[in-house]
Amino acid sequence: MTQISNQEIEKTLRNSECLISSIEVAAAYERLAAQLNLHYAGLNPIVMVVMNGGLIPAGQLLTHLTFYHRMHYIHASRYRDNEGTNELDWKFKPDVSIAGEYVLLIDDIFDEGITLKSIVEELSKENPLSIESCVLLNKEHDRKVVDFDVDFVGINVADRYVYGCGMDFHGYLRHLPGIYAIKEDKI
Ligand SMILES: O=P(O)(O)OC[C@H]1O[C@H](OP(=O)(O)OP(=O)(O)O)[C@H](O)[C@@H]1O
Ligand code: HPA
Repeated sequence: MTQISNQEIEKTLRNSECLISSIEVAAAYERLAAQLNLHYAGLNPIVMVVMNGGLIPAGQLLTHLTFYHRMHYIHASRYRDNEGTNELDWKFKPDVSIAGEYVLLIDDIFDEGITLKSIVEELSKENPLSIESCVLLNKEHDRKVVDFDVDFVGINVADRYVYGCGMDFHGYLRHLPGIYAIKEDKI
């Protein structure tokens, strides 16, 4: 992961606009958690964080969950340095058995859907009782994978490269509590 100077990052921020405020994001976490609390009540699932992007949405969501769950993570990456490839790079496969378990994946964004579809296909081979996925953002466009959809969505977002809330700009800015994009006239 290449370092970018603080000045460059500050320039990026000056050229950015907020698409979804931290207040809207916080409300989306609460709505999502309410849906998950109904759906998983009593089911005692494994919550599987999709690293890296899922870290912040999961951290925020988990504090609102009322059902008992165990937490684990999976690390599979499709994009490197913001350039998409169609191959998933498996960095860490879960080392716990998910056979006979309810599994909930948490990620930051459902973009083309390649990442979550591949993860669900791979984990399904281990015969979980169910495997469902939850994202903070769904990007609206018609380039989605076929025969797969995400189960729980916080907010729909425009078809732009976005960052904040777990999503990175060249490895940075995942920590921003709102959702940002470079202004169209600065790209
Ligand atoms: O729906 P898709 O088109 O597959 O894109 C979404 C995936 O891309 C991002 O991960 P990335 O591979 O960039 O790794 P990261 O989580 O480390 O940022 C994001 O966190 C999702 O996992
Ligand atoms: O818009 C995005 N931003 C950050 N990471 C991503 N991974 C897929 N789409 C995006």
